[in-house]
Amino acid sequence: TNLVSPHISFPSPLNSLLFLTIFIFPFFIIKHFLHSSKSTKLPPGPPSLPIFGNWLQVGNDLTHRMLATISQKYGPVFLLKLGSKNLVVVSNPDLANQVLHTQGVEFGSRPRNVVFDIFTGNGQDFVFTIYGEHWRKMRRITTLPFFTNKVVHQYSDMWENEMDLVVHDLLNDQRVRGEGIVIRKRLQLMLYNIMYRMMFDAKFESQNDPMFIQATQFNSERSRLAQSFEYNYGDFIPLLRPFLRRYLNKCRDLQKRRLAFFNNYYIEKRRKIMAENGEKHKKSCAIDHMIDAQMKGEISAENVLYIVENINVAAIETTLWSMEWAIAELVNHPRVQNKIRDEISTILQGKPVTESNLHELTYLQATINEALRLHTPIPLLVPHMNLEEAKLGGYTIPKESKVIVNAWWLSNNPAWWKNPDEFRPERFLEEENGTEAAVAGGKVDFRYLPFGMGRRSCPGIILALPILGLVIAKLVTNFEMQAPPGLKNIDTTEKGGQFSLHIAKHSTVVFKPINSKI
Ligand code: HEM
Repeated sequence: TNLVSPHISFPSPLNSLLFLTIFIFPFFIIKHFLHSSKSTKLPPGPPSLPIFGNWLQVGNDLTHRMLATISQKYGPVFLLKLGSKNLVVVSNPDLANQVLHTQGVEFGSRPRNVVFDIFTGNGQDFVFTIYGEHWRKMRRITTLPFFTNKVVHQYSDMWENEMDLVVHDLLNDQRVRGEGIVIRKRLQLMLYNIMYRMMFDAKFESQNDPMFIQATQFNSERSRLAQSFEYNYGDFIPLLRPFLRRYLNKCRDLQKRRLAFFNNYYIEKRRKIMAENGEKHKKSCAIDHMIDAQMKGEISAENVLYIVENINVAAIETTLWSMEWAIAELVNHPRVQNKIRDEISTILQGKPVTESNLHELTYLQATINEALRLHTPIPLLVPHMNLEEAKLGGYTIPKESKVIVNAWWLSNNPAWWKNPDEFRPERFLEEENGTEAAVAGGKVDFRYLPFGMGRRSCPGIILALPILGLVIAKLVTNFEMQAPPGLKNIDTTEKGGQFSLHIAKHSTVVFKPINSKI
């Protein structure tokens, strides 16, 4: 007999729904479990649903802390499915070495998404482009005018000059000794001036300079739109992408106005100056070198523009977050402030701190290292990606996976660090020998990677470390930094986006002058 009566006929949508539930859905589930049981190949990870993957479980909370918690369950390399995308997270020094160094070429690309495609002109930039000829060119072209010791020596007087202006402003502002000020704002102006003088030989007059207001607004809006968790649904589930149209239009509109701002007010100005001086033009700032490379046909006008775009994104806020963290910890640890002062007076015997004697100040350096360890400003580095299927820790990594190194967890895991929650610069001078691996003849501690490591590591480290050292030295030698009246400590609660880790409430700090000599 016929089991299905020919007389019963379902309306057609219901029919398809039934068909889906009875045949297709179980197929997905069986396929899924078969997939998971092959976990000898794919890295382990929480079981995932069709279409959504693990997204409903992990939500948008893909922070360094959440990923550290997952790694405690699934191990040093695990896989999350975020809709249609694979996210591979690496959480031990040995595998970090694999991704960043040993297999640095295989994992040397960057994933982008619908939003980053807009902000990078589909990878015409330097930071988010795939590993290849274009990236090599961008890295080579930017090295000479930005990332050499010569550049550091050439500009360190200018950096100091901008820092002395900060000290000067703090000394002349009565509020600073009483209720205190939100120090971020003044340091932001200082860092914009440092970077814009290096790039364009241009600077902003004050925090009220309309050009400064415009530049900071453009950059912070770009960071907000790029770092937001709001667009993840359309990124993870391509079917939902049409709903992102408004968001993406907003990104496009901002990027258009922002690039025009850099181009019209800064790059074009340099082009004009260079054209006026003809063949004999002198290269007085980094962008002059870029324009020169363009005139020789080595790079395009877009390349020049995207280098400016990238420096605005990569150089300023990162260094500013690091300063805010270091200052907050120094306020909360007056003992460390005193020790830096003692070191400076013992070692330098009254000579001023300059870029050329920073290397003698080992405790100051340890303090900067400790701030970057505890509050890793880019806690998951900039994501890496493998263009082709690859092997890692005995597992297969599907091609075009987003590969993240949890640098924050590497430097805050109690398995490798004594009391990692404690802010204690001494650890870098006393007990820490680390789990060092030999790299290019030297030793690298793969537990400590605030600037990454290897091919895609931060080229800006050569500028950021002396800038941080000098600014902290100047503040500590001129002021006792304290919490505002009535407070014992500064609130160091953290706030993170998809990329960054910064202090949730910008600190108000009291600066009590100590017989200033500048
Ligand atoms: C304290 C300040 C800074 C921190 C913590 C920092 C951190 C980082 C990190 C973690 C990466 C990615 C590494 C990786 O993917 O493995 C990176 C990349 C990069 N950083 Fe920095 N950075 C800082 C300052 C700067 C400065 C001052 C500049 C430029 C003047 C800069 C320019 C870049 C560039 C161009 C890249 C991309 C390199 C590439 O993809 O090849 N950074 N940075």
